[in-house]
Amino acid sequence: MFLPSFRLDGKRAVVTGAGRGIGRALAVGLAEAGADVALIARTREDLEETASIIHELGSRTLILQADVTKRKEVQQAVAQVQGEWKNIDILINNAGMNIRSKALEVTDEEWQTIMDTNLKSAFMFAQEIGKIMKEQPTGGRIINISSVAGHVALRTGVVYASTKAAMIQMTKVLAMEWGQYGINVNSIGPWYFKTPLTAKLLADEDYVRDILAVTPLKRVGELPELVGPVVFLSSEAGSYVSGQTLFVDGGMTIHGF
Ligand SMILES: NC(=O)C1=CN([C@@H]2O[C@H](COP(=O)(O)OP(=O)(O)OC[C@H]3O[C@@H](n4cnc5c(N)ncnc54)[C@H](O)[C@@H]3O)[C@@H](O)[C@H]2O)C=CC1
Ligand SMILES: C[C@H](O)[C@@H]1OC(=O)[C@H](O)[C@@H]1O
Repeated sequence: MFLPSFRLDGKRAVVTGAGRGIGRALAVGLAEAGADVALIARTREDLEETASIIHELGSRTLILQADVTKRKEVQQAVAQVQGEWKNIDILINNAGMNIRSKALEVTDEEWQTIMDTNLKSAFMFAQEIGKIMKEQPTGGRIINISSVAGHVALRTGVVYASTKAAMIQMTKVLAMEWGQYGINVNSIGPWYFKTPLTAKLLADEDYVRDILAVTPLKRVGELPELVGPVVFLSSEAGSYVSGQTLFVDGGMTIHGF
């Protein structure tokens, strides 16, 4: 038999930023594939909405209200998941934000907020959950949500781009260090998908025209198109993929002239 399983039945996943946008789509998609999902964000109401969608699918959830930039809150959230579920099989480092300042206008506070939310949080969750996966005979899967901005130069902010490029490199080093424990570490690099983070920009016709001009598939992505690659990397089907970044970008990162 050559077709491996894409199912996640019996798996326990943690998704950061699961209250809306890509995080909610990924959490629901993992549940549709059979996983139970621990949902992390700061706004309980958003998490409860994601959880109610997942409960209709028959999967279990844990709701963990936490600020992912704070080590103590990361540790408390992970301890709660481990206490309830023992195993953690999948970590999706999705939480992120952007302040689209031009380089000369970036303030120290903006730098710190973007770095802490996008990069430090991913590393802290990788550390806290990597410790658990290391002791599991089944290891685990870590998927970092980077961006095309970590690979090509965008006009949407140098600090954000730096965090996304760093995530790609962090993915490689963690994959190398933790492969011996059966932990696969990969990244996903999305181009534009309509979410609260990008809704304003994607409402601007001129901006969308600029996006499509460098996108071979001539459209922005639909959220299920991001869920598929993440379920692949989380499942048996992705068992020999590690240290990689899969750009889900309509071909944008290869657009030349
Ligand atoms: N939407 C897009 O077109 C693209 C998004 N991405 C990345 O995908 C990820 C998700 O983006 P979207 O869903 O579009 O954003 P979003 O703004 O819709 O959702 C971000 C999520 O992160 C959570 N979050 C932010 N700061 C947090 C904190 N300190 N503690 C806990 N939770 C926090 C928010 O509550 C929210 O649930 C981000 O890492 C973003 O950089 C990458 C490329 C394109
Ligand atoms: C594609 C980028 O990750 C995304 O686009 C935006 O406008 C956001 O600020 C991010 O840069």
